[in-house]
Amino acid sequence: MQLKDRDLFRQQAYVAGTWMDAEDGASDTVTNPATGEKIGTVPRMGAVETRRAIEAAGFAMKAWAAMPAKERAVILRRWADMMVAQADDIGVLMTSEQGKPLAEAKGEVAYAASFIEWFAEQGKRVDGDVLQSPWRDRRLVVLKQPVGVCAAITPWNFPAAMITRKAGPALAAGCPIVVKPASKTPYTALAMAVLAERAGLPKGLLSVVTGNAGKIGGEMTSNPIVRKLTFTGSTETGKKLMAACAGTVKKMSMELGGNAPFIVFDDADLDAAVEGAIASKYRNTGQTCVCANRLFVQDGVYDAFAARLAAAVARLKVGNGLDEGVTQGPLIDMAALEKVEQHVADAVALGAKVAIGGRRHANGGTFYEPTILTGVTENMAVMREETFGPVAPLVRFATEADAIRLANNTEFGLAGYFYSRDIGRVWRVAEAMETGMVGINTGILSNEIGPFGGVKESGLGREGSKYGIDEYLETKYLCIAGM
Ligand SMILES: NC(=O)C1=CN([C@@H]2O[C@H](COP(=O)(O)OP(=O)(O)OC[C@H]3O[C@@H](n4cnc5c(N)ncnc54)[C@H](OP(=O)(O)O)[C@@H]3O)[C@@H](O)[C@H]2O)C=CC1
Ligand SMILES: O=C(O)CCCC(=O)O
Repeated sequence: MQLKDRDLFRQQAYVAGTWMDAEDGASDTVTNPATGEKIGTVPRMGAVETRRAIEAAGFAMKAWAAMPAKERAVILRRWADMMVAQADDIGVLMTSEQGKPLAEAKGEVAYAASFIEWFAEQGKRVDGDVLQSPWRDRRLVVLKQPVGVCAAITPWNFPAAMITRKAGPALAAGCPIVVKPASKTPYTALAMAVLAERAGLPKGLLSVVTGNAGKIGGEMTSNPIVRKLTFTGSTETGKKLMAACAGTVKKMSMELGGNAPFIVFDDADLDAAVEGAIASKYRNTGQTCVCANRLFVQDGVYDAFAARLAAAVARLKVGNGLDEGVTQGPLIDMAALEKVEQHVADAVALGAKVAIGGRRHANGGTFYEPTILTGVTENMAVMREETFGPVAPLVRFATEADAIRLANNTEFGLAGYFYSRDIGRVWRVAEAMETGMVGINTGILSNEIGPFGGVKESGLGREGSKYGIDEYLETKYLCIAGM
């Protein structure tokens, strides 16, 4: 890896303000999904190291929570600025371990920094309240206080932004945070910890514990010092974590799987819809929880949309994300590749047609050709499960009511998208969609200002935005008598 600042590449974890190996010296290997080559190792830590991080966080919290938000913001802002300044190197680290094209990786670093910058400011606006009292001699006051020590478990598809979207509001609200990054992408997380340290974040407020998910997660969910667990990942793992947190009744935020509908109505601007579908479906090689998973296209424009989408997909360039011009990196691992293959095989066996792609890419490894399936019907696995790969299944529909029924026919409810130029339809469909977020005439909706999160089995709580900091605050009511 060509880094200008080699110090950003750390093969030790950052626990309680110290860079360290696992107690027992165990380590895990991290590989580059584009080449299969070993990048390095990280400590395989477990409950003992996690407990150390949690206890240090509990100790560090006192002074941090007492510090004026304005002073916390200075440190956080410095951290965000350092991320932006080091976007080239963090981008290279991220592409090497995650596979996404370098331009996307650098874009994610800026996106990640934006959450720190935003919440540094939002922290200054955490205000309490004085309520109208029903009694002459008492005053009713509301305080907003930091929830306490937070723990975060994050996925490999956004190795930087899913950490800062949690660490930003936690730290701004006055809480320390212990992070377990995904085992496949620890180096981005550790590089950000290097920058947090350089920015002057006091020891113990941020730990990055690498290693055994079950053991680290087990300690995070059972340790009573942890008052809040925040998770992004699969619905299956999220449910297990929710059950595990019940024992100590922790506050929780869950950002789980999606099955995003993407609807193109007859009255859509087709060029815009194709552009949006490419952005939404093929971003990060289809590996985002808000990626369009099911594309519903109305009868009148189905054939034209399919043809234009296929022409745009043919222009995508698959390869190593570090190579110039590449827009589609590899899938994260063999299991992900096999899941995509199974979804395509199942659809074809049930009558779908491959319009383009539909097989492993000639590069080998975990590369898969950007794919479009036509003639897709509701009984296929691509309709029910999150494919998490570069496959666009196109379903034909007749009426607006059909589109809404099809879109909502899932237990998930994260993002949904639709294209229409009829203002009445825009309101009707937006209100009818059972999702936490709706992109209207756009395939991209993520930023630090909009509230990100889902309904149904896609999760609990909102990240980013002016609402996101509430997830890290408790409301305390004071009833003051003797006036
Ligand atoms: N909502 C989203 O953004 C994401 C959705 N997914 C979906 O999930 C599928 C599987 O991906 P996968 O990476 O396995 O997702 P997981 O939900 O298993 O992984 C996400 C994070 O949870 C950790 N984890 C896994 N099991 C446990 C556990 N028992 N206790 C504590 N932490 C745990 C992982 O650790 P470790 O890396 O060490 O295993 C990782 O840090 C994908 O194909 C996709 O459909 C995946 C990632 C993100
Ligand atoms: O896929 C995810 O894990 C959510 C991040 C995507 C985004 O912020 O747009």
